[in-house]
Amino acid sequence: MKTLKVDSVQLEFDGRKILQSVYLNCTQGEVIGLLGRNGCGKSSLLKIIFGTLEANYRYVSIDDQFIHKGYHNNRIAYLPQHNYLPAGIEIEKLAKQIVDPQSWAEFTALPLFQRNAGKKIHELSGGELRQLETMLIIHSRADFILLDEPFTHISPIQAEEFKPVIRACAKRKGIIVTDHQYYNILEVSDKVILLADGVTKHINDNSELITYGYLSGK
Ligand SMILES: Nc1ncnc2c1ncn2[C@@H]1O[C@H](COP(=O)(O)OP(=O)(O)OP(=O)(O)O)[C@@H](O)[C@H]1O
Repeated sequence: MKTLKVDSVQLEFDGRKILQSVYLNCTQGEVIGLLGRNGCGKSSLLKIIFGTLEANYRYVSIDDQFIHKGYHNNRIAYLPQHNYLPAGIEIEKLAKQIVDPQSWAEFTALPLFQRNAGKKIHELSGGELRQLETMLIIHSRADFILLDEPFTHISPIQAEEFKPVIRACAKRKGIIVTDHQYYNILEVSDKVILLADGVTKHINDNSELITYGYLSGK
């Protein structure tokens, strides 16, 4: 089992400190839930791990080997917060490019794929597109998966169907997931990390989410 380590991340925008002491570990087989208020730096952190945002300082490694760009060699895959798939392409064609051949049977068995295989991306609803984007990333070749707001735009019933897929995927991959639907994050995650004031706080008891001012407690 490989371990992704993220240590000592520092990020500033225009002299404003966003991240200053960020530390987390994710081993294949684990789902790490990342929570935090709007603008605290969750998306920035995922981009830094993936390699598309330069930090002022960061140490990212897999099995203690320093990783400069997580996206090289399919080591890390990333679901961005906003839609990323090209509109005019047929879903089955796109899936063949992204999905790991070993996960093809599992992916094509998904009702979401079976209903839409012959359609083009722009023919999907916002929620269907979000689910497809997430499923493609989850079934990609990468050992580690970063998901930025996969539950946003997903109806409650579909979120329920979706959580077991994330859990099943975590049997062979490490997953870091963030979303404002914190109850889904609490349910799907093995460990929860709160990002507040630029620092990661490892949450052992959900009441700490109130103590640290993430939940109101009312
Ligand atoms: N390219 C940029 N230039 C300047 N400031 C930026 C840039 N990108 C993000 N920021 C700022 O950095 C902070 C962190 O942004 P980020 O998108 O990482 O937060 P977030 O926790 O993902 O927020 P949300 O939950 O609202 O999506 C915010 O205050 C944002 O305004």
